[in-house]
Amino acid sequence: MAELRFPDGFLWGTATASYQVEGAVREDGRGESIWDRFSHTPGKTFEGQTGDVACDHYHRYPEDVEHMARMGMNAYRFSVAWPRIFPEGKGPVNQKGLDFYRRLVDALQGRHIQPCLTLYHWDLPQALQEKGGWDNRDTGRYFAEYAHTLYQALGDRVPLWITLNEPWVAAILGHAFGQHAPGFGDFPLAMRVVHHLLLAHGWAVEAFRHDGPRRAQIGITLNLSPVEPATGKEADGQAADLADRFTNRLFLDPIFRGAYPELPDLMRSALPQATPEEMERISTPVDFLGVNYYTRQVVEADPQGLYGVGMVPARGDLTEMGWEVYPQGLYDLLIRVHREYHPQAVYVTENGAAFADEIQDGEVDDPRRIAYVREHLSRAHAAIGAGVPLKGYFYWSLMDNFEWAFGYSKRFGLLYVVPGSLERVWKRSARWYAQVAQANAVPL
Ligand SMILES: OC[C@@H]1[C@@H](O)[C@H](O)[C@@H](O)c2[nH]c(CCc3ccccc3)c[n+]21
Repeated sequence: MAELRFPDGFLWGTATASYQVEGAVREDGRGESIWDRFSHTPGKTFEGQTGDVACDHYHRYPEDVEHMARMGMNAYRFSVAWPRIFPEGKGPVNQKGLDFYRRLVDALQGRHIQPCLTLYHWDLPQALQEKGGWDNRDTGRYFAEYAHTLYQALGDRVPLWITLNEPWVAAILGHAFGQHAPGFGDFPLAMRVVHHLLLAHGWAVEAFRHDGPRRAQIGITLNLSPVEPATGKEADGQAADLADRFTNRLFLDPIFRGAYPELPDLMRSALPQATPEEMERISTPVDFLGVNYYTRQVVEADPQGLYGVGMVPARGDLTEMGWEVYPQGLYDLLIRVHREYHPQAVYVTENGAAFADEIQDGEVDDPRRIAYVREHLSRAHAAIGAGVPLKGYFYWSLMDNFEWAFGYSKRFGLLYVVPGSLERVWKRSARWYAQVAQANAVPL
């Protein structure tokens, strides 16, 4: 039977994030995060839904690890909730919070599943937000101390470390568009946050190099998407180039080239004046780049748009998020990043889709998700063939979970989570993905 074989040792995993799956928001000394505050603020999330209980992963993680093992996963990407380790963001360590992640890592190792630990997936301790949050440079220092604490506690058992998940989203959706916590609509603030998040990343990598675990590797995860002009018109091409600078290159360039990309004056002037040593720190070499890919962006010149850029509404095969299913974009993106930024290694740290999954007689038949993953894996395979050092793929997400402002209304999981009981039910895509992982090959 025709199949696409992946390199030996390729990582097959799924991804989750602390606030989206754990629940137990007041348990064992956990402090409040900005997402607790935001989700409990009326009008911010779908039907006022919150992560208070989520998937109750905090208590059900043994069962969830068992599901991963039965799927034949050899890796699992999760994030640590900073407020479990430091309820006030800094100060004395909350041992019970650390113990949860020690138990989780133990359970994963017991099933030969490699942990991939994200230090920050948006759940900043609320106590730090009250001191300015990411607008305050001190937050980056506390982040490095938090990172150092985890390196010491888990370093010899966690091979892959990610400093930040999608700093663009944390900065722009959280501080310019107000759709994410902490919910500000202040563009100059958002650009200061861009720089402070990058400094935090640099301090955490420096701490890792200085006395982190020897054999482990550290990187950062960026949300990246190819930007294409709506037409061949010059103005549309310029709009696409600007959108690419503001979304993809805003982080790729500082991290891999030590300098921000050229930006329009208004945007540029909102960025703090970065000193050479700050750009040196930000571009401290990483061992890998994590790529979160979901779809492409199509843009056009639009005088009414932000900086004259208009997003062309996606058409054709759309997911429940309204995102175009565009597998070719994964290939194009991986090739571009490889050729222009030369990361030592690349992981697809997120790729997945929400569809209108329905459970019938205990079964969830999700052919569109199987097609989505098969098509994206075939492009990932082609990218490897073209020389991209792609080492692994993490499907977003292991299970249906709290999809930020959309609450539980969007289901990305391979496991269907039954409302109320929170029972996990394998979707057909879970069985399909299990075959891929066990064969280390995609059936065509
Ligand atoms: O939306 C699905 C997932 C989230 O559940 C993850 O927490 C987050 O890392 C993540 N990033 C993206 C792509 C960038 C994006 C984020 C938020 C909203 C729109 C696009 C999609 N996703």
